[in-house]
Amino acid sequence: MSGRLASNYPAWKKLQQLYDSERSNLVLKDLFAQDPARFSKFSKEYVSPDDPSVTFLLDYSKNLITKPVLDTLLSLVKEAEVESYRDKMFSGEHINTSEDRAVLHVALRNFGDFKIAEGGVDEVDGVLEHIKVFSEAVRNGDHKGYTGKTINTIVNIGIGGSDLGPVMVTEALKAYSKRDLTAHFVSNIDGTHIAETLRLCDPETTLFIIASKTFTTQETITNAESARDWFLASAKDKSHIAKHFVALSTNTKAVTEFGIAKENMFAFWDWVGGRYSLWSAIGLSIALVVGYDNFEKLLKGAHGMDKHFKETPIENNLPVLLAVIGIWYNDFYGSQTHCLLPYDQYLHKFADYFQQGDMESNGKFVTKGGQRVDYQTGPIIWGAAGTNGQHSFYQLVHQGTKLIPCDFIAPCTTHNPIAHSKHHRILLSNFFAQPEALAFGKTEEEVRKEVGANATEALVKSKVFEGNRPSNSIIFPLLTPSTLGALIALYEHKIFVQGVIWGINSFDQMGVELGKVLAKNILAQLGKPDDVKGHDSSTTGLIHYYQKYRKE
Ligand SMILES: O=P(O)(O)OC[C@H]1O[C@H](O)[C@H](O)[C@@H](O)[C@@H]1O
Repeated sequence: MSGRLASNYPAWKKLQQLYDSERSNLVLKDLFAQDPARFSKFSKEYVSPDDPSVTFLLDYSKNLITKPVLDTLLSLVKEAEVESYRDKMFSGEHINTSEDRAVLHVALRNFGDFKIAEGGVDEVDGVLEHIKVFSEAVRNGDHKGYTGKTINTIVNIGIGGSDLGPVMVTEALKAYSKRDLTAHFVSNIDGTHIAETLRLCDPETTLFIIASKTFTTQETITNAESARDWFLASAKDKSHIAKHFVALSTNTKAVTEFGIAKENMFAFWDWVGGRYSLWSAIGLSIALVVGYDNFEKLLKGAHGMDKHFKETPIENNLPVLLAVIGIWYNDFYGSQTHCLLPYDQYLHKFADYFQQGDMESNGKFVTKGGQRVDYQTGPIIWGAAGTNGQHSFYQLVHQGTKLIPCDFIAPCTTHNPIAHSKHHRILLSNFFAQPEALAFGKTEEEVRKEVGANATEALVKSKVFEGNRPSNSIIFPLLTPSTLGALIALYEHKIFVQGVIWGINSFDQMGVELGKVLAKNILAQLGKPDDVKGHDSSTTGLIHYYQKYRKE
């Protein structure tokens, strides 16, 4: 976020030299054989500074690194002044320069530790109290619907960060959820999404949570209006809206204009980025589903990671280590993607969540100073919950032509120890086996022994695993709210460190604007073919085809 070109740092040039000269020696099989202590040197246990029960092990030994490589990557961190930019973030400096905003998701989970002088920070506790009181009233049945019935369904209407965070966390913490409260999440403007959801709802017992930082997002406002129409078709009287609609937003004016009373609005501030907002009022659906105490544990777990990130020297700093290892592949090995592979069904939305978290933050081609970068910035993030991916895309990860760094993530203990944890042991055997297979592969010689002398050469070659495919492994005792908080914050800060090194602004999202503007223009032209003006022939042709075949 320095705004300088990363490629001008001396360490960057040294990394290029190291890559050119050492690449052929960076062979995991050899590196492990040469150094029996490799695992202990390249793994670290995280223990929350606030709570020793919040812990995980990060094993980064199966990466194509040596100490000189890692030391040089850490020099890059120093040269890019990551520590100074980190401190600027924590103190509330306006590091989101294009929007002149502070970046303070850490203030949402601070519990008084960091002193931050920015307007709104002193209101965080009040909003948390509002979340607590309201979520408890809904959960214990005190908050009733307009006919006096208890609320048993919530529908969060939001998109992007106002959807993905609550979806990911409520899924991840399902083991802690109130089972008689059903949560739905509507995001897509496609009417199918709200229509299919409303089919599952009863207006007398449903609470709508309209989650939008700006309260101007077309998808969310359109879905919210349709939900309000659907509700009023039964409730008739607009005064009933107060019991069934709440808003999570920074925009009081638009919220009240929509018809939601000020006291039913949960506020937050412009220094909360959309993709960093689950810790704010946007987390109301999380508090409703898992209870306020668990929501607070999530925040505290993240706060522990914030302290670790802020106070730990870079060589032991886990977000920094993940960040620089990622840069090694992204910028020197030419990896285009990074794969997140949680071996925990509860984390099945983790990769979706960090698609926005990472790609909207670091998918930028100009530095903060406006220069075009001459290197790669943010990777494409993708992934799926194990073991499903093994039966679909792992083929390419193991034997394809691309280098795909992977993060494997798993809990030691499951919340669902069915069949005496047989499922979990099988799951974890795969969690251990896949990184091993990726790293060490299977040689031609080993294949020959297996297939016998009669096998064709082609068959032998097709069964070879080259290996040397890197991964991190993260393993923790149990997926608890606080451990989840720490894990999310780990990746958030990784993204921050990478953004600073690349010199980009990780906290704006100008790249989502152009399409919105064009869609608005096109929406006004959809009526008849003669209205379709000012486009290229392809866009015009597509719209004309639609106009020919559409039915109202
Ligand atoms: O919360 P809202 O203001 O409705 O914004 C929802 C989403 O809108 C845009 O697409 C932004 O790029 C996202 O970062 C944001 O999360």
